Amino acid sequence: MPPFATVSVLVPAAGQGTRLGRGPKAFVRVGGRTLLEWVLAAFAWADEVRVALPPGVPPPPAAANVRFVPGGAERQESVARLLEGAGGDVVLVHDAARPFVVPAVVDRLLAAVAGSGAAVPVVPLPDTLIEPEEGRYGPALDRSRYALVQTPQAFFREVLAEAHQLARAEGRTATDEAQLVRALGYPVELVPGDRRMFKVTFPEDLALAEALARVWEERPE
Ligand SMILES: Nc1ccn([C@@H]2O[C@H](COP(=O)(O)OP(=O)(O)OP(=O)(O)O)[C@@H](O)[C@H]2O)c(=O)n1
Ligand SMILES: C[C@](O)(CO)[C@H](O)COP(=O)(O)O
Repeated sequence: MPPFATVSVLVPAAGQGTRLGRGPKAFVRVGGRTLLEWVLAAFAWADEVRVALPPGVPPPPAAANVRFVPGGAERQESVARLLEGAGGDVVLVHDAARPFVVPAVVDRLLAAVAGSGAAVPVVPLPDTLIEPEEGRYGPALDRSRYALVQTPQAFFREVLAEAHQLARAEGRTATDEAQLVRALGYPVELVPGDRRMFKVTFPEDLALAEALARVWEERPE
């Protein structure tokens, strides 16, 4: 990892995983580990890892660089709480719902954020993209104009803190941090992501995660 900065990792892990229907998502197990354990192992190198848990859930055992805070009702609020008291020149915000962190993507993000102050990974859309019309096939969009956004997302900590403060003051919400930083007028650089960093969202994603977990220890690249 680059010597230029201290790096904190903020992990929103307070979601209820309602679409999986198995209790708080961070504690769902794949490959013998919880999703949160996969993420903590991936960021063992970080100066500090801060995790937002569902309120009332006891913190699990974790390494000395890990701190737990009570999460909020929405993801954005969980990240805001993680930012309070966070250190680090650079912060990476990473969903607990994405257990597989590809080191080469983290390297790309840290290289990019050093120059730009904000960088996120994206992957192309593999399928035809349409706007359905009342359950029927609607107009197809030019998928080459779109990208899917992943985490980790990397920011200078002070930029992200300002973006969160402004969003709160203006009552704005967003589904990720990059939107809040962009709203400051700050350019957010894109780097190539990796489809293995998918978000475990639907029940069938668990089978994919189990399959990937079987090879991940031997070949994380
Ligand atoms: N109040 C919340 C809601 C979500 N998250 C986190 O934000 C990430 C993305 O959320 P998502 O994948 O939607 O998780 P859930 O909200 O748990 O899932 P669902 O939407 O199916 O309930 C997850 O790591 C989740 O733990 C959070 O920290 N605090
Ligand atoms: C942050 C995120 O994972 C980027 O794709 C996504 O926006 C989280 O969305 P969710 O609705 O909270 O799952």
